[in-house]
Amino acid sequence: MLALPSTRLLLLFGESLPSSRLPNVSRKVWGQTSVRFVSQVNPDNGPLTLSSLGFKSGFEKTNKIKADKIERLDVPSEAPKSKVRGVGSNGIKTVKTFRVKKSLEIESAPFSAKSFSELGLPPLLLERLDTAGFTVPTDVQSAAVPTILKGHDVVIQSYTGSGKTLAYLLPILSEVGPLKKKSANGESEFEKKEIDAVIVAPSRELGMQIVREVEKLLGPTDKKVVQQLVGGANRSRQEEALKKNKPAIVVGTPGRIAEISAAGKLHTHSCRFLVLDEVDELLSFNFREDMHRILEHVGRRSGADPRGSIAARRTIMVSATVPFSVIRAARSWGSDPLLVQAKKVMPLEAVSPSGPVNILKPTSGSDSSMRTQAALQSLPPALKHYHCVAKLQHKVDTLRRCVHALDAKCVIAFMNHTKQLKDAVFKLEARGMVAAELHGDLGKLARSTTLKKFKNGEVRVLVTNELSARGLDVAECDLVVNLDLPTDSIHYAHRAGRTGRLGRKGTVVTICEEPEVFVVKKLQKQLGIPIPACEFTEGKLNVIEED
Ligand SMILES: Nc1ncnc2c1ncn2[C@@H]1O[C@H](COP(=O)(O)OP(=O)(O)OP(=O)(O)O)[C@@H](O)[C@H]1O
Repeated sequence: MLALPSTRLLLLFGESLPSSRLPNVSRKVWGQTSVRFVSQVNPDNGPLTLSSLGFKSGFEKTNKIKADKIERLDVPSEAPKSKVRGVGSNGIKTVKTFRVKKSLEIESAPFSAKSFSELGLPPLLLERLDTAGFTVPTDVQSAAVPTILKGHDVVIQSYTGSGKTLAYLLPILSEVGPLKKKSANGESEFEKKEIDAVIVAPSRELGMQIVREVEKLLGPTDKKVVQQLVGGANRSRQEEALKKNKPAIVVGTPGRIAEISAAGKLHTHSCRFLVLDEVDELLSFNFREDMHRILEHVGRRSGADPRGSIAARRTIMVSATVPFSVIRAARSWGSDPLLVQAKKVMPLEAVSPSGPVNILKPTSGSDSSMRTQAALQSLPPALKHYHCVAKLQHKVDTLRRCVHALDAKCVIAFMNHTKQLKDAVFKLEARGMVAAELHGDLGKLARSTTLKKFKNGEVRVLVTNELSARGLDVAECDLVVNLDLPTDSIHYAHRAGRTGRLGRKGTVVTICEEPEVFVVKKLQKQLGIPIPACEFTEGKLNVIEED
């Protein structure tokens, strides 16, 4: 944990306060800056445990059965294929041997497929991918699509901007809606009936972005197969649309999905896919109550008592940052859940708390190569990171010089407080730089207008707060600036990931005061990346050599 501006709030809103006393916490996702921030202070100690969600851990019970089923899996290169180090609940290191019995055929996953046709997708979906301009799958898509199509529960972890959304959408669209595979008798007719897939995202903007990605593939005639259920929008209109259009896929924020479900207007008992996008955020305290309802009411959990003929749902959890708390949760929610990364699929049981996905692990671990690997897995490899020391009153001017020095065209600047954020926009505009603010205090229309202007290049600098840090996909963004420090390495990774998307170049500059430099050093250590000091002189970025 680095800077702890929200620690006091954390104590005030701690576990002892019933979440019913925080009515807006999960309902107004976008508008609850301070409260959302609180839970993010310590996500790894994750307030959301299995028991807090009312589930017993099925892991120990089923461990033997699972181990029996696992055959040849692509375990990380650090570990031999048959032996994987794990840490038992008593903290003692153990060596597990996975028995070879039933093939999961994971080794046949085309990890770097050259085209989508190698992934076992239906012809109509392949056509739509082509029309939408998607020709070559990314590594994480190559690994995830066949794995999910084989029926596995998965945790997808791969760096920001690597295409995780399509990695889970494609297998869903292969089995749900009008683009799905033909059945054994050759029929592919899509009959509107039940909701087959529920996709949950922590913010309205991210939810809408996912809806647009689905719509792109469905095409204009089948647009209504997907329905948004995000907070802030008119609820009764959403309920009417559910009744009228009978969508097969719904995408929404936890509060709104839980609300409509509790009102009996969302029937998800036979749902086949549950996706938790930005799962580490969704498992935070703010969303606890709503996530509890969703996890209980969407489909039938693998391993739960069978409800008649309803098949178990596939649970898909996704994030660039997967702390061990997520691995723990996923192990008991899923049946034989697998961790899917670019070029790697492994059983979750093989992941230890000090394993490569645990970006939150403090720097006490001795294995620096492991840390480096963790950072590389959540941060796009092409990103360049710098920090620049400036006095508080000169920060905005330093930002302006930074933008000019790098000739950045599309910049996202992160700040922690709305008032200072507005001041920064004012100062930038006064200096002739087109800037706009984006935060939860703005109305829905103002937010979407600003975002549109930023995406189409009318706004050069978008000054925003933590709520834009996750998921926001603006391909052209070439510079991210931290005008205020992020709370921890997870927040740094998600903020940084707004640039350098899908292999593009990107720069991240953290502007801090002298006494804050130690925080940057700590981030550098935790993430295993160099964040050298720099200054902006004569219209150039100059790296300062350190002893
Ligand atoms: N195979 C592909 N070919 C071309 N573009 C792609 C492909 N897959 C995804 N994209 C595009 O890449 C961009 C980033 O994808 P996406 O938002 O899914 O990344 P992500 O890994 O979920 O990022 P984050 O962790 O920040 O949410 C999107 O604009 C998406 O449309």
